[in-house]
Amino acid sequence: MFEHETVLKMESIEGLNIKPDGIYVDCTLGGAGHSEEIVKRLTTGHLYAFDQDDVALKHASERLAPYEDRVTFIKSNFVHLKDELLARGITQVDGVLFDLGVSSPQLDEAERGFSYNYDAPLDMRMDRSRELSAYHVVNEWPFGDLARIFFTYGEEKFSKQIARKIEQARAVKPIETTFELVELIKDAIPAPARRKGGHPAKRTFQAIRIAVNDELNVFDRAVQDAIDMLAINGRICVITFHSLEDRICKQVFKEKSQHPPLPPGLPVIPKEFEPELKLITRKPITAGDDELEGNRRARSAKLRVAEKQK
Ligand SMILES: C[S@@+](CC[C@H](N)C(=O)[O-])C[C@H]1O[C@@H](n2cnc3c(N)ncnc32)[C@H](O)[C@@H]1O
Repeated sequence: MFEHETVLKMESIEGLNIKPDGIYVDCTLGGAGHSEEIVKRLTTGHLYAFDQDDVALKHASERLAPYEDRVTFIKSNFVHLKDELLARGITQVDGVLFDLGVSSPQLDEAERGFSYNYDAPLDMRMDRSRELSAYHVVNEWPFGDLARIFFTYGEEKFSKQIARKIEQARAVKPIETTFELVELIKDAIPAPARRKGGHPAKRTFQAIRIAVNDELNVFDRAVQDAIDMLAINGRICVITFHSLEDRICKQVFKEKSQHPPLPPGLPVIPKEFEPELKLITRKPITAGDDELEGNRRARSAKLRVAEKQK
């Protein structure tokens, strides 16, 4: 069973403001929870759905089989969204959705190595045809790079101590599994700190996953390309799960929704000075109590929506 509890489902569908004849892009198909809501609302419109994970694509295409004439599945990293769409003759779209991160099945499939709760080989690749895995990062990256990613991608206070432990352990023998890594992390964090702020390996695992999948760089590039592809009045909706992703989204939306410096004394803002985007959400939308009760993952979710106006 491929079960992923879709986060902020109706809020993002409302954010996309779907037109039955519009062209939509779901950059993160996953279990197709959002995609299903999009295709249900289309008549002559079409959905282009991206995922880099074969397992997700297989299950999602089964779920969306009743709507197969309205959806095209694309196995690709969303960083290539512009090229993939242009290759299919699509030059403008009416809405783009990003629901970032990993899906619950990815986390729960022990052998994918995403979770510190299951013992598995170190992997964490969303796209298993790629070479770089958690094993390479943990066993081959220099101390300085490890400490840097644990600090910047994991916001881990004990980044250097953890990197040092890893360096010492792998000098003896390679670190093969998630549980071996968890033990090293626990050893590196002083006992009082280990008891605070959730599982001690949470931040380090997040950092390695971001590095393996180059998540922040691809999102930064893709969000700009997605905005470029939007038609006038087209909408972009982004659901993020940690502050680093949200910061990128907020920054790009902010830059593109501010008008350039205006000549002094203008009574109204001329069309050519209008910014590219209008913010639909000034503050991000978060999950309501009902959703939070049923889905722990929703706790950190933030949805931002913007509309192309120029
Ligand atoms: C949180 S899940 C999406 C869940 C989906 N919205 C639903 O309701 O079922 C994120 C999905 O996006 C995929 N993904 C993450 N980053 C990606 C990227 N850069 N390119 C393509 N797919 C990506 C993951 O493989 C995962 O299946």
